[in-house]
Amino acid sequence: MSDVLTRICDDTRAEVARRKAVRPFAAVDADARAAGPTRGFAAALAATHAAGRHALIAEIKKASPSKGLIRADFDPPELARAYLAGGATCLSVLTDQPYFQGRDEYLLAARAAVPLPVLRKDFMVDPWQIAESRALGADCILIIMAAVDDALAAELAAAARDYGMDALVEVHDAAELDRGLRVDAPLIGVNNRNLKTLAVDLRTTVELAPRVPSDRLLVAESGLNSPADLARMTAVGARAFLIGESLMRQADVTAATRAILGVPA
Ligand SMILES: O=P(O)(O)OC[C@@H](O)[C@@H](O)c1c[nH]c2ccccc12
Repeated sequence: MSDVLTRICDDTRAEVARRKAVRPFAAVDADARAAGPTRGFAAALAATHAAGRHALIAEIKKASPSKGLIRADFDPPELARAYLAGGATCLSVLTDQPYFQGRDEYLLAARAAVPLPVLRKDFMVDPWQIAESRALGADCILIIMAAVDDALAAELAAAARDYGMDALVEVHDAAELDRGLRVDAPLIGVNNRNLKTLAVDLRTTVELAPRVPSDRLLVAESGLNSPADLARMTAVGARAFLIGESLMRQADVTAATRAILGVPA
């Protein structure tokens, strides 16, 4: 039986093939180039960190393969505004439909509601998707090293740069980190969740953080539930945090965001 990540990527390749058939690269590339300016995703995180505040990438996520439905009352523009009011620096929006109940429209609507830079959180397996992401307005894309080989990772990162987007290079172990550091991208994310087994362990970031050079901005991802978790990640060198579920489960998202960031209400 194949692991979760392999299944998601196989399904994504099939979905991309369907989309390409109706929208060839030249068309999506033209839309990407006609999209407005990017908002500077990595620069915003670096500026928040430099100002001495926790740099949060707040995630808009309705469901996940490990948890099923996370939030029934799901209004992306309202959530985007709640995250902004709570002190988030950037947004992450899931657009994968089969596994995360995401939609491309959620990214469009969330980004239109706030001035924050937005990560398109999806499974990038083809440079065509990078053009599509920019056409949707994305300011940053995700490159999951466990899902791509070195050549594809480099190609995805180059495409992102070409459109003025940043790339978040996601790793889960030392071998992926070594490969990820050879990709020309400003952000390295250590995912505390193993995408093959879905198990979460914050020691993943603790162990890998010392190997991330200071010219990359380290993002601690997944399983962060409390100010103490952020302190633990900061102590080992994380300069930004990607948080979804623990905020999505709260009725008052602004208050929950302020609370985890330690911002007074
Ligand atoms: O909801 P959490 O545990 O706070 O995690 C957010 C984010 O890190 C997680 O959604 C994520 C990290 N990398 C991914 C890759 C694909 C899908 C999802 C993810």
